[in-house]
Amino acid sequence: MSTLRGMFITGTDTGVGKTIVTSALAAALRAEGLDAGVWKPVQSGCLLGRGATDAERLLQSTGICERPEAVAPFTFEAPLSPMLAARLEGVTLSLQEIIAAGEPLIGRYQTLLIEGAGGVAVPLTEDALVIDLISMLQVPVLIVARAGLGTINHTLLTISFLQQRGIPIVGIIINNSEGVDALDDPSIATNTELIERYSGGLKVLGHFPYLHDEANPETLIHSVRRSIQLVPIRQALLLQGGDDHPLDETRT
Ligand SMILES: Nc1ncnc2c1ncn2[C@@H]1O[C@H](COP(=O)(O)OP(=O)(O)OP(=O)(O)O)[C@@H](O)[C@H]1O
Ligand SMILES: C[C@H](N)[C@H](N)CCCCCC(=O)O
Ligand SMILES: [Mg+2]
Repeated sequence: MSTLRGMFITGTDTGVGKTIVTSALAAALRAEGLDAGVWKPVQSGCLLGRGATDAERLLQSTGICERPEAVAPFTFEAPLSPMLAARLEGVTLSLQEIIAAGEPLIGRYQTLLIEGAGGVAVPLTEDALVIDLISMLQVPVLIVARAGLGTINHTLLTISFLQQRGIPIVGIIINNSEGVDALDDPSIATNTELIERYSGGLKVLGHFPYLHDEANPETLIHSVRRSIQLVPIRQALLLQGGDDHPLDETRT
């Protein structure tokens, strides 16, 4: 039985750039010698085999040598929450089987970057949200947020929900997924300061830039080095886990 060390990358919404940020962090950490793997427990809205699923994007841009089916054991076609997309294919997911399917990855890497689906309150199974999976995995969370107007509200609500459940938050990364600047959207100049102030001490660990070539590992690594504080992320990835990890009790 292996011990899970890792971090859950959630977003304030679907489409905020969790996959590009997860890819970039994994590529940068691996370039520093950390044996970091990637795991997308459930993906929806895509078909394997065309290079466009999150698992395929994570592998292409990090150079990690895995099959996409190993990185994302559950893929459903409908662009809906994982619970509904699975139901449309006659599948009823459970948290236990989602975690069991990730066991080989947990055993193969020193630490895992785990990408969620949408945000924390997205239905994952008939009776569980993404936040319930995070809770069961007992890993800290990194929040990816949009850069522009509306991000303060979405980010503070995400933080509040995680804190209600006692889930540790490593920090926030603001991703410029739409390539906007302060001239297009004046909120960009003050969003970081306001998120930090009203979240009571949490830190924005960086502003990930808009990229024209998100699949190029060198571009991703360079962007992380220029724009993200990696030290707290690396510390959080390495400082957890142990023989008494609560997940061990759920695994036989
Ligand atoms: N920094 C960026 N530079 C360029 N394009 C970006 C950036 N961030 C996000 N995008 C683009 O925005 C779209 C949504 O991003 P992405 O798929 O990474 O979101 P997500 O949060 O992973 O969504 P999901 O909930 O489906 O996993 C993608 O087409 C992606 O290429
Ligand atoms: C299909 C999409 N890309 C994600 N995989 C799933 C997003 C579900 C969002 C549900 C919601 O918040 O309303
Ligand atoms: Mg994604």
